[in-house]
Amino acid sequence: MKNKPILVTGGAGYIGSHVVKLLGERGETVVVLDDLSTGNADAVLYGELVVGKTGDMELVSKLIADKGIDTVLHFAAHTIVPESVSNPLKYYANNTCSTRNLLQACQDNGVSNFIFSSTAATYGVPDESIAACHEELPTAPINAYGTSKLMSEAMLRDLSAATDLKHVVLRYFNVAGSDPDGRIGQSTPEATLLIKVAAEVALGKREQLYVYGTDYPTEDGTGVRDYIHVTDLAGAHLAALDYLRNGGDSTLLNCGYGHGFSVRQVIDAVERVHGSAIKVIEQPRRAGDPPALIAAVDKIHRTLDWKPSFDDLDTIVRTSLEWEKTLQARRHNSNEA
Ligand SMILES: NC(=O)c1ccc[n+]([C@@H]2O[C@H](COP(=O)([O-])OP(=O)(O)OC[C@H]3O[C@@H](n4cnc5c(N)ncnc54)[C@H](O)[C@@H]3O)[C@@H](O)[C@H]2O)c1
Ligand SMILES: O=c1ccn([C@@H]2O[C@H](COP(=O)(O)OP(=O)(O)O[C@H]3O[C@H](CO)[C@H](O)[C@H](O)[C@H]3O)[C@@H](O)[C@H]2O)c(=O)[nH]1
Repeated sequence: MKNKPILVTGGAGYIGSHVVKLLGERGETVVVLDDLSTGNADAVLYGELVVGKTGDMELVSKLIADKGIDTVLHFAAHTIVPESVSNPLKYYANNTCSTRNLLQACQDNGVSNFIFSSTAATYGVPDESIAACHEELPTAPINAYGTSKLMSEAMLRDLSAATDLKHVVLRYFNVAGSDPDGRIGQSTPEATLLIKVAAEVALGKREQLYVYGTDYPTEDGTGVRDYIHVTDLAGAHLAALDYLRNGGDSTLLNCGYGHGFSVRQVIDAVERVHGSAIKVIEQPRRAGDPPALIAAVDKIHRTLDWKPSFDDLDTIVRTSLEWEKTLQARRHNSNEA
C-alpha cells in the first residue's frame, strides 16, 4: 500500500530541502509548506510547494485534510542565534507560537507522526567536565532561539502524552556541507556559521574569517563542535520516519557524529581542500559560545536504523566549497543577464 503524503514545513530551506530530496528519491509523496522568508522555491526538487505560514491554522488544517497527510516534518523556523537575542519575540512568535498552531491543526486532523527539528542550543553551555551531551542532560538554553525550540519540545511531549500523536525530536548539532550532487545547499545571505563563512572567505566573497576565541580549554584553544553533514542528517529523518511508521514510541535523539573539530582544524581543512590559505583574524570569544559541544550518539544508533556516510571533515568542507562555487556562478550569470 502506498504511504500517505508527508507535509514538510520549511522544505525550501537548507536542511528541509535536503530531506525533501531524499524523500522524493525514495518515492514518497511530499507537500512542502514554506513562506520563502529564507528559503528558495527552486530548492524544492520534489513534490508540491505551497507558499504559506505554519501559524496559519486555517491553511494548514485544510492542507492536511485535503491531502490526507498523516506525517509532518517540521523544519520551518527562524534560526539566527544573535538575532534571537536582539529580537526575542520574533523567535517566540515564529518558532513557538506558530508551532503551537501547527500542532493544533495536526491534532484537529488526526496526524499520527511528527518529526521536529530541535537543536543542541537547548543544552546551553554544558559543564566543562561533560565530554558529550546525553539526551538526559538538564536543558539550559542561553538564548531565545534555544528557548523557543525547547518550548516546542515541551508542547510536543505534552500533546503526545495526551493524544495518539507520536513524535521524534531530533536535536541537531552543527549542520554543514551540501548535497553531493551539487543541486542544493545553504543559501542564507548573511550566514554566520563557521564552515559556510570559511567557504565564502576561500572563494573571495568575504575578506577574512574571524576566529572567536583562542583561549578555550581545548587542545588548540579554539571552540570545538560536532559537525554533521546535512545529507547524513537528512538520512536520520528518513530513519525516524520509518521508526514511527513501524510503531516506535515518541523519543528525543541527538544528531551528530559523536566527535568534534576545533575552529583551527576546520580552517586547516578548508585550506587543504581549497588549496590555498585564507585570511584569518583572531578575536575575543563570542558571547555565549561553549568551549566544546559534542553529541552523545549511542541513543540514536540504538533507536534508528541510521548509518552516516559522510563522517569526514574534508568531505563536509569539499561539498560546502562546491556549493559556494555554484552560488558564485549563479550570481555571475544573473549579473550578466
Ligand atoms: N542549520 C543548523 O545548523 C541548525 C542546527 C540546529 C537546528 N536547526 C533547525 O533546523 C531547521 C531548518 O534550519 P535551516 O538551517 O534549514 O534554516 P533555513 O532558514 O534554511 O530554513 C528554514 C525554512 O523555513 C521557512 N520558514 C520560516 N518560518 C516559516 C513559517 N512560519 N512558515 C513557513 N515557512 C517558514 C523559511 O523560508 C526556510 O525555507 C530549523 O528549525 C532550525 O532551527 C538548524
Ligand atoms: O565566523 C565564525 C563563526 C564561528 N566561529 C566559531 O566556530 C564554532 C561554531 O560556530 P557556529 O556559529 O558555526 O555554530 P554554533 O556552534 O554557534 O551554533 C550552531 O549550532 C548550534 C548547535 O550546536 C545551534 O544549533 C545553532 O543553531 C547553530 O547556529 C564556534 O566555536 C564559534 O565561536 C568562529 O570562530 N568564526
